Amino acid sequence: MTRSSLTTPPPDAAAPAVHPGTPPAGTTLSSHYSQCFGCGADHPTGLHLTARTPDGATVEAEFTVGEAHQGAPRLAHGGVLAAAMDEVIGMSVYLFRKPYVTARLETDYLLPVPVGTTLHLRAWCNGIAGRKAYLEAEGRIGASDGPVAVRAAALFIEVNMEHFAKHGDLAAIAAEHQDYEVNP
Ligand SMILES: CCCCCCCC/C=C\CCCCCCCC(=O)SCCNC(=O)CCNC(=O)[C@H](O)C(C)(C)COP(=O)(O)OP(=O)(O)OC[C@H]1O[C@@H](n2cnc3c(N)ncnc32)[C@H](O)[C@@H]1OP(=O)(O)O
Repeated sequence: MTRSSLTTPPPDAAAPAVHPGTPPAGTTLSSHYSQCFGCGADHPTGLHLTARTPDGATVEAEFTVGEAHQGAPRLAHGGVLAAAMDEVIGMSVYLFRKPYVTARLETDYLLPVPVGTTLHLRAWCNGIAGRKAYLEAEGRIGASDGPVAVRAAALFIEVNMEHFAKHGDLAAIAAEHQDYEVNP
């Protein structure tokens, strides 16, 4: 992965602390919002990612590129692929059961991804330093050991619930996300 210093953990970054609420290995992760472009089942043209954690520390998901996701004819749009990376990384940082948002997302596009391709996504955390989480993801074509088409590195920043209340609609998310502690 080609990455900048902004998405590289500093030497004193800590390994992510295991949270008692982290889902156990093998858990399928529920969507955090039904209208989410990344994981919402009700989004008409979204990515419809369904994810699981194989080990309580990383997240895996599949994304099949559809007609609505094209850039060049019959090829996935790069921004859509970046959205898939953002989503799976967001799901992986939520394993720590704290609210984070994307501050920076860097993406390497290694192979074109035709419509109909299933990308096998995987995301994990490389370290935590204060409010900053340093994360990484990859998307492989056709199988979990297939050729890597996309890689991403990200900096996510921990926020508080006021972030969603002030700028968005906290109640709408909380209404669907019963396991989320709105007043931790
Ligand atoms: C009921 C609610 C439930 C919620 C959770 C539900 C569960 C979720 C489950 C699963 C989710 C999966 C799906 C997720 C989807 C993917 C996530 C997205 O796409 S999120 C949307 C896009 N992102 C934004 O909209 C952020 C917009 N930006 C901001 O709001 C602010 O800029 C924010 C919060 C990122 C930082 O603002 P500041 O005021 O809090 O903090 P400052 O001081 O500016 O930054 C803190 C540190 O970070 C560095 N920093 C900030 N932005 C940076 C950047 N772009 N690059 C490098 N460093 C940056 C700064 O330099 C500073 O560093 P120094 O402490 O001084 O060392």
